[in-house]
Amino acid sequence: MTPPTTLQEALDGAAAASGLLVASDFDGVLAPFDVDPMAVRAAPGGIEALRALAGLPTTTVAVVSGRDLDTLRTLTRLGVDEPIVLIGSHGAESSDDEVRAAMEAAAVTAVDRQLLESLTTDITRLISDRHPSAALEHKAAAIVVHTRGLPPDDADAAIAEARQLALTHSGVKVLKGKSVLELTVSHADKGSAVTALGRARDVTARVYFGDDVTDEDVFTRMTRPDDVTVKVGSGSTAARYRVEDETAVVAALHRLASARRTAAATS
Ligand SMILES: O=P(O)(O)OC[C@H]1O[C@H](O[C@H]2O[C@H](CO)[C@@H](O)[C@H](O)[C@H]2O)[C@H](O)[C@@H](O)[C@@H]1O
Repeated sequence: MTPPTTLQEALDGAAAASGLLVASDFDGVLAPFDVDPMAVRAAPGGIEALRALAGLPTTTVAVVSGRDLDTLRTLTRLGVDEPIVLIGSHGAESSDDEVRAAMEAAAVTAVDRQLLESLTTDITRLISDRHPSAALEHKAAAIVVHTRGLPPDDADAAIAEARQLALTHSGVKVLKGKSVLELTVSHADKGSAVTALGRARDVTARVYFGDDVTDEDVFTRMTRPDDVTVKVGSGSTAARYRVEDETAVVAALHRLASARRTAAATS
C-alpha cells in the first residue's frame, strides 16, 4: 500500500485501525501559552473532540504533559470518571494503573525528593537574589524557572545561571522548554509512558500531537508505519507531520473523530 503523503490521509488511515491510541501534549498543543501557567485554558473544541474520540469503540485517548497530574486535571477540566487517560510529570504520574505499573522503575524515590528539596532551596535563593522578575513553579518532581514575557537578555541570564546551579546537584535532569528551564528529579519520559499505554490497550495505530523537546521522546519512539506523529509549530523534529497551532490541532482531532465514527459505522 502507498504510504500517506498528507496529514489528512494519515489521519484517515489511522481512523480505520482496529485499535487506536490518540494522545496529545497539553501546553502549546491543546492550550495556547500564557505568562501565568495557571491561567491557561484549553483551546475551544479540543477537549470536546477528545471526549468524542474516547466515546468511540476500541479508541484510547490520553492527554500527556509535563504538568503535575493534579494540575493537568484542573486545567483540562476532565473528570476522574471520564474515559480519558491523563499522563503527568512527563510520564512519572498517570491516572491509568497500567501506565503507572509500567513506569514504576522510574518512580520518584525518597532520595530524589531530598535532592529536589536542596535544589529548590538553592534555585529559590538564586532567583530571588538575582532574577526577581523570573517566576518559579513547584511540581511534585521538579522546579521550573519561568521567563515568558521577560526581556530576552534577562531571560537568557536567568536560564543560564539556573542551569549552572542545577549542574552542581548531581542527579538533576535539566530540560529546556519554551521560556522555561525545568529542573527535574524524575527518571520518566513521555515516550515510555505513551508506548506503555499503547501496549496495554493493544492498539494498532497511534496518533500523537506535541510541540516541545520532551515530545520528541514520543516522536522518536513512534516509528511504526501506521503511527501518525504531528509537531505543532516550528523547529526541528522527528515527527512525520506538522501543523501550525492549537486551532489546527483541534481541527485535526475533529476530523479524526469524524473519520473514526464513519469507520465504526461501516465495519
Ligand atoms: O508537556 P506540556 O503540557 O507541554 O507542559 C510543558 C510545560 O508547560 C508549562 O509551561 C509552558 O506553558 C506555560 C503556560 O502557558 C508558559 O508560561 C511557559 O512559558 C511554557 O513553557 C508548565 O508551566 C510547565 O510546568 C510544563 O513542564
